[in-house]
Amino acid sequence: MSLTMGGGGHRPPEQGIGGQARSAGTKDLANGHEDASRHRVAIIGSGNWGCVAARLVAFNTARLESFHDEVRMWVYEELLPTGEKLSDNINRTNENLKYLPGIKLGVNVIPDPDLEHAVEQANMLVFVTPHQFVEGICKRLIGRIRHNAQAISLIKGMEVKTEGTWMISKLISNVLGINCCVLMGANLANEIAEEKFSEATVGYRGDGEIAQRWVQLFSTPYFLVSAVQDIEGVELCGTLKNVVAIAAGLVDGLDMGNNTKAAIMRIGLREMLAFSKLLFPSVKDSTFLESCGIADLITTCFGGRNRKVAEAFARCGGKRSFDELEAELLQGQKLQGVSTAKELYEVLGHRGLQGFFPLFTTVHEICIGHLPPSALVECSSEMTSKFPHDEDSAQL
Ligand SMILES: NC(=O)C1=CN([C@@H]2O[C@H](COP(=O)(O)OP(=O)(O)OC[C@H]3O[C@@H](n4cnc5c(N)ncnc54)[C@H](O)[C@@H]3O)[C@@H](O)[C@H]2O)C=CC1
Ligand SMILES: O=C(CO)COP(=O)(O)O
Repeated sequence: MSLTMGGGGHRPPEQGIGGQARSAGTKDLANGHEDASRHRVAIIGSGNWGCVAARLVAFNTARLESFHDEVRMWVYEELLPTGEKLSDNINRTNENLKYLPGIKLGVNVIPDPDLEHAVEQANMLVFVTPHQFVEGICKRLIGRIRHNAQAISLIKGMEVKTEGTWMISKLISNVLGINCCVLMGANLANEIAEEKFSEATVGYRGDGEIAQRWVQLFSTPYFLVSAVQDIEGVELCGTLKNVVAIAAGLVDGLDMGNNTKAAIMRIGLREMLAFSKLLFPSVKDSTFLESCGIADLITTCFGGRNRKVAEAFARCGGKRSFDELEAELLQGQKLQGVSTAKELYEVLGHRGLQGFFPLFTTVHEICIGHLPPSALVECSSEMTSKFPHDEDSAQL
């Protein structure tokens, strides 16, 4: 496979003067008309990855005939230290100073603090918020979206409820009554913002045509997207690797070195695979070899935010909480691994299977302060020996 960028990456259209002129982008202005048959995209979220996703999509909607240029991006409103509203600042500067400073989003990205207004014309909805907010957002959108809307979730996380485990795509689908694909991968947002080559995986069930439309919407010369018919496998890979990344960060904070980290990642990968098949026996092994699987695990365990905060947690011997360190180190960005570890603990507890998932279980107990960070490596040898062999894990 070649990593050639096909011409050195893209530059989004330059910023329009004063912001207001940005109601239609370059292609539509050049054509002098708006075609109602074109797909319209809204981005629900404007954090670190949300802004990069908007930028990728805006590059394509500005050049592809089948899409309307304009990309509405819902902004959860907040005030900057200057007192200016974040959405006004994005509109004025074409950058998100708080979550993605220094990167122009493209003149056809239109920030909108009104959620219902942001989605009202769109038939392609991209969900990309921290997972803890998505259910509330979906409830606000009931009856407010187009009847033919399709969704995709870029959100890595899950919800555990009394009636069972909910992947985020299922939650979106069920609350809004629409089809929802997923896009996951080795995608540290800041690197993609700088147009460094990355791959991603769209997971879908059923209609491959819709999946291909999502692939087309996100693909650029430096962002290579492929689709696999295993939505649960893709989404679980993206969700579960955050817990392994917490473990990797703890290893870094304990200065245990690369071999220990590799061992933890290997054990984590096995637990990811076993847990995925426990929930969805249809999950394919091959999905773990896509960008959403092994590649995302590697990049997050070396360069992600979960890793970073977990390292700081171990360095202070667990004396400061994850919440406190998250606020200090991430300045408003959110971790997903700590809450996912809690959710896994609950699911495994209900099934009496915690003992078969020592890494997932230990990570949660460390995060809540029941075990010290060093417990991770103290029980590593136990993790290696305890883990069921393939034949046994199929029986879990
Ligand atoms: N940042 C990254 O490199 C990547 C992130 N992801 C996933 O994408 C999802 C979104 O992540 P990011 O865009 O990075 O978000 P982020 O970590 O930058 O989170 C901050 C966002 O949450 C919003 N927010 C804060 N309180 C809120 C509330 N009460 N209601 C709604 N929104 C609120 C903020 O306004 C901001 O837009 C997560 O599931 C993450 O795991 C996936 C791949 C890469
Ligand atoms: O999912 C990610 C990269 O693909 C980002 O991981 P973090 O949230 O740990 O930064």
